[in-house]
Amino acid sequence: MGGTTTISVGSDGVAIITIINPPVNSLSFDVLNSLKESFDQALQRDDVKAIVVTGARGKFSGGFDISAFGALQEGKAMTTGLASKPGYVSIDILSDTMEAARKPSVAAIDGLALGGGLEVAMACTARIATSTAQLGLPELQLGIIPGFGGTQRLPRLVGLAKALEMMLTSKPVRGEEAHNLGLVDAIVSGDELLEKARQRALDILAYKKPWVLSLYRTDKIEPLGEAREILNFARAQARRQAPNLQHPQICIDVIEEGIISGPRAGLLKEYEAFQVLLKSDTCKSLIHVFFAQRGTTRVPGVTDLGLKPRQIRKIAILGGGLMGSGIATALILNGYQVVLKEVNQKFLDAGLGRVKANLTSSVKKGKLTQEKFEKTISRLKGVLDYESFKDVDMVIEAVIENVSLKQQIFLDLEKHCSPNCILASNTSTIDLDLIGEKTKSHDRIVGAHFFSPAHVMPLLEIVRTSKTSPQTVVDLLDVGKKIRKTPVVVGNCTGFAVNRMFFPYAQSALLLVERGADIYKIDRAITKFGMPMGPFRLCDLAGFDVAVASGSQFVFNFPERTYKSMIIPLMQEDKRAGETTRKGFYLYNDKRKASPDPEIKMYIEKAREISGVSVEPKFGKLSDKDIIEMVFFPVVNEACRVYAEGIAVKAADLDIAGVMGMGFPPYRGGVMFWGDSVGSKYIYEKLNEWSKMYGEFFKPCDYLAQRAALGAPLSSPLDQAKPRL
Ligand SMILES: C[C@H](O)CC(=O)SCCNC(=O)CCNC(=O)[C@H](O)C(C)(C)COP(=O)(O)OP(=O)(O)OC[C@H]1O[C@@H](n2cnc3c(N)ncnc32)[C@H](O)[C@@H]1OP(=O)(O)O
Repeated sequence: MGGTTTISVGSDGVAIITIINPPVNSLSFDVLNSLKESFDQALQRDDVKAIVVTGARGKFSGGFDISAFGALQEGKAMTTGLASKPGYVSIDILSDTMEAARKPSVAAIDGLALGGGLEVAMACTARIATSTAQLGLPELQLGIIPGFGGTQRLPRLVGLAKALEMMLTSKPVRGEEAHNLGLVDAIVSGDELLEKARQRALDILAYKKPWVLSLYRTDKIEPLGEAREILNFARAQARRQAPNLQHPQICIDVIEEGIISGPRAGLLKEYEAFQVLLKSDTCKSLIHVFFAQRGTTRVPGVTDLGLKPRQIRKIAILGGGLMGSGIATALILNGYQVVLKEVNQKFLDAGLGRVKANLTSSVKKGKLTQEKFEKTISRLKGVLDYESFKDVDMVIEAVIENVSLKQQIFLDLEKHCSPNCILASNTSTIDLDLIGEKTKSHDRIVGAHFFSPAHVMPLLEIVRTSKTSPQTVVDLLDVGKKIRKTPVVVGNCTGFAVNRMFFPYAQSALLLVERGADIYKIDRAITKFGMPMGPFRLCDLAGFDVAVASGSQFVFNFPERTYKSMIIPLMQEDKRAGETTRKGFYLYNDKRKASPDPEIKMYIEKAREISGVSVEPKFGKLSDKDIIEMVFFPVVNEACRVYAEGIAVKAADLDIAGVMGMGFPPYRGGVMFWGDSVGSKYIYEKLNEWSKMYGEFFKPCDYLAQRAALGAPLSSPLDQAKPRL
């Protein structure tokens, strides 16, 4: 809670009401009540003729206070008296106090006007913004719908189609676009924002500018028949894109109610829907992800030591393959000078070509101007030797997953780089202590594990060994922030956090198939659950060589819980290696469209013979729920091990690693959060039962067993295990 508004009245008779609640001027109930009081005061005072609403420190408002959601979801009364009246904020404050006032009000918008922030601005008589302001209704991203009248006012200001797009995608628009759309009435510079807003308010009062209430505008709304077509189209699109989510459909219903029965009825329906959605599992999961994502940069023993990041200007990358070129793209796009090293001219040209192709694709999509393209590509230099490594601040090694090659490279780097240079490896599985074994630079060796394509995927797994210095981690966190990645700092082990969780995902799927389950049915069930693709389609995409290379690390390090299926090696013998060879678990046509391949049966049968496993009829009849449990409970089990070993400091970090690194559906909150929603006891019992029938692979770990015995959540803070960070 907390926060307030202030009111100051100028000699021109304009009252400036300022929202103050750092860091983003969120609308807590204290702020909302204070906003009403300030408005009431301005309306009563004879020396006030008109009102301007703005936010302190260049930010209008980031919306309703998300940290208050938890208490509201638990049904704890955050509101008393009048404030608990249905629709109190959207009807009593925004509509009947602000919008219906007999004195005009102008929203002066700089920085953010998101969610409830934009809803407050839309309840003003007019809006003036800077060109850099960001205006949007991102509520759907949190599993709710706009709750302060946004579903009713936005369509009336920008038209139905655009309003639907803004709400369903949760994407904000910049000031200029908002002006073109009619969402704001004028664009001015930050310096003159308040002055122009005051003037606008006085002009409205003097009838020099129109005095129009957003809620009752009709000029932008299509006639009913056309409106219904647009709404139905949006419904179908939302159903296709988010088949598991209810709230986009509810948002459309609420908008429709306003169009059919009038905006006041729309406001009431909005209020009722908001109350229900707020308590939904989807909302709880998405709010968890929102805060968990912001919490990943808080690493005890690292970010609480008062260390400042050192300046990193020039970064060298070893290896111009898919990963190296993607990392180079991300770095040069965000202002870093990059030296890309390859072993011969042919590979170097190919690597530089990949970076160029990445940028060209952004130009084609209109995300990058030609001018910015030239500037960006000029930051990249290709080399064949270590000559220019002497003044780089960081090296990121991104060569193939081969331990001895990496060991040699780190020895070379020690010779050619400055003693302060950070030595990072993009390995996805190999223990960093092994990679740096032959060097004396253990304090500056760190993992910088990007996900492919590195210039697109949002996660950066930062791997810290017991000897990596906190300064090195702080420096890498800063680079991560500058290239707009969400970092998750984890301890060192085979596979780190993401691949440790990924490993059982593919393994259990193979186990199910050997026992008689259908490959394509598994992929369908997993996709329905919300993963971007099933384990088999993913294996094809990554390529079998990658799957086998990283898989072998697990077989070697965790033999007791590895399910050794021969399906993939058998397919490799026939030169089937996934999508690149157009044949894997699926067949691929020219357009990379995947279709099931009946020949797969042959490999499965051979693999069964080798492992001595026989088909069990019940595996052919597994329901989607069975498949999801048999694939994801081992993932939860492994996440528990990772947490108990102290590889992750917080369970929430594993949730973010799963959501951003594996594509685990954010509306299920992440692997540990989802595990808790299912219940530790249930997961334990199931795994225990399967381990007796199908072997060690399913055996629940000690941590899971303990939590189940205590009936405690998996994600509660660790008490007994020592974090490794
Ligand atoms: C009834 C209404 O219709 C319902 C609503 O309004 S729901 C809220 C709608 N608003 C939103 O969804 C906006 C959510 N916030 C954001 O997208 C981003 O935080 C932002 C674009 C505002 C700022 O981004 P950025 O500058 O990168 O800073 P970011 O680290 O995300 O946030 C800064 C801090 O503000 C907090 N914060 C941001 N928005 C907040 C909000 N609406 N309520 C409470 N805290 C908020 C963050 O948790 C973070 O706190 P921390 O420093 O303690 O971790």
